[in-house]
Amino acid sequence: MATGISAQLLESLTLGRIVAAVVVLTISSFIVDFTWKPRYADSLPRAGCGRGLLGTLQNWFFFVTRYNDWVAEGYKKYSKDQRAFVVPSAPSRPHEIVVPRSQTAWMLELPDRVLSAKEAHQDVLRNDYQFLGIDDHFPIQTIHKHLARNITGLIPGVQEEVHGALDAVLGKDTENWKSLNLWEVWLGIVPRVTSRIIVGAPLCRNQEFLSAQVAFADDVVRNSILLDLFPRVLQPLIGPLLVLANRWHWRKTHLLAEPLITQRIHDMTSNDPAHKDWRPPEDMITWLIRQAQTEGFANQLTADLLSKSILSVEFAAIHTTVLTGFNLFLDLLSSDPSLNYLDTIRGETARVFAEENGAWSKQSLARLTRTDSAIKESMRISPIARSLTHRKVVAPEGVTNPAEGWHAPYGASLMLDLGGTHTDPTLYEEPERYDAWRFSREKERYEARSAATTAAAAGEKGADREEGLRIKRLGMVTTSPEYLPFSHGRHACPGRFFVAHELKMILAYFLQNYEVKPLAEKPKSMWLGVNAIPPVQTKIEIRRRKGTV
Ligand code: HEM
Repeated sequence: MATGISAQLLESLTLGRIVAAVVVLTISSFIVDFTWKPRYADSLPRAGCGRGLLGTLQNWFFFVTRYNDWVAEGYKKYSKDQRAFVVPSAPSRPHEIVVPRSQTAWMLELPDRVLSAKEAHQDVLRNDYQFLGIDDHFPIQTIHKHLARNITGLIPGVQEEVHGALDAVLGKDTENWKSLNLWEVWLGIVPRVTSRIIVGAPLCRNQEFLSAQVAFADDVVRNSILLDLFPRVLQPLIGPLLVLANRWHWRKTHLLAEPLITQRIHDMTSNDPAHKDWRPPEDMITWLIRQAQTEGFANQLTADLLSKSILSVEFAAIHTTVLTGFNLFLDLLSSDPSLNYLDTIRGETARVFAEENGAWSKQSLARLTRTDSAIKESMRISPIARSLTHRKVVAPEGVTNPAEGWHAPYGASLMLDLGGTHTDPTLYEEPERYDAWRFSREKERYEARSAATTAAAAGEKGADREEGLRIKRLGMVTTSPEYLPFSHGRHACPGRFFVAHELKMILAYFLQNYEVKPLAEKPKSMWLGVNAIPPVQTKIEIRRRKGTV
């Protein structure tokens, strides 16, 4: 009997019926999704293809290719007049309210229980599936609290890793020019250098470990793009399947890092008198254990929890830095050679490096004014995404904007438009031009002026101190409503101080030890939804400088 019913069911399962069932399920899931999404006030102007059923379908269809243009048009039409507007999102996500620059402080100063960065990241990355069940509050707080304050002590190790990584990736052949894929070059450098501050040496040089970190980061990016295409109601079915890859790469990481982590937990938490005067190495593993001690759950620490936490930090660090370094090289190599950008940076880094007897320090890296400006300018003009600042309304009553009076209900999404801000001619002269010294010019003028003037009147000194502070804030790690690659406010990237040191050391070592041929023109990135996809096929030609090996 049962066999008869099964046979009948199987017979009735034609390909046409299966396709029809999938289509009906998908459409009804999108309809359910649609009813869950927050609704925005009619007074808010809209970018995109319009509203209604047809407009919504067009917005979903064109989101991938036209999102960047929609936000750019909205910026010109509304943000310039300090008005908010709504831009369509991926089908499974709520539309976003693009908040004008004048309202940045309002948006970023609201408490996390009203506007949440964590929930916004969760919406984009689906952390609940992708980070295998850990609460990312723990690693994020750890980085906020421990990374910047330990930078001074980390620099010698990072320098050693930068030099080793560049030698390994670029080679030491002083005779022949080599053609290398630029993306692969940065992928060969950044994970190793980043892992130095996370797990220390020698694990940071273990190729199997590094491949697992990169693969995990790739998994997170790929899965979040795929999950975006499915309605929310189907994600609990699809999410666990997609993250099998994440689980596999975590397992590989775990197997390699577990002995180190277990030993460190033991050494730092046991009362063994042998460890009384012992100081653990300063790296992410140590900081995670300290953070757990501060938060009072050190006795629940496991190698599982720490290896997953490590992966979430590697994710935050790897692709962001690889993309930034990759774009920096494109900007520098495609600039007019007569501007001498490369030689100038080479001269500046070589001078300071020699003054410091070949050992970088926090102070000496801070003296690389033009190098800092060249990196900062590249992050201005070559962003890795249209927006990097998103917040989700989590207050049940929603939130009302005091300047324009619009209301964003629970679940609404708010963002700042990095792309529009960075190319606004009222903020940046000739905004489409890569002007490597854009941010150092003023500092150099100020320093020349300060050197020329003697200690003048006391009143002037006060004013000068203020000016000095303003000039200091022109550096690449200072965020503002006008400069957003690291976002702004209390959730601004806590890894940026490390990144600044890392990129300067990489650029210094590269230019002092390698010749590189310029690029005829800058290869273009392609916009896919909110992300700028880099031209990963780009090749560069390099040769080791004679006398450097
Ligand atoms: C050039 C490289 C990097 C860029 C462009 C970048 C950019 C960003 C941005 C835009 C945010 C979002 C802030 C917000 O939501 O307001 C962020 C958050 C974060 N980044 Fe970075 N990042 C970089 C490298 C790193 C590195 C190297 C680390 C760690 C070693 C790191 C750790 C974090 C963490 C933990 C957060 C979460 C902060 C929070 O939610 O409070 N980042 N980053």
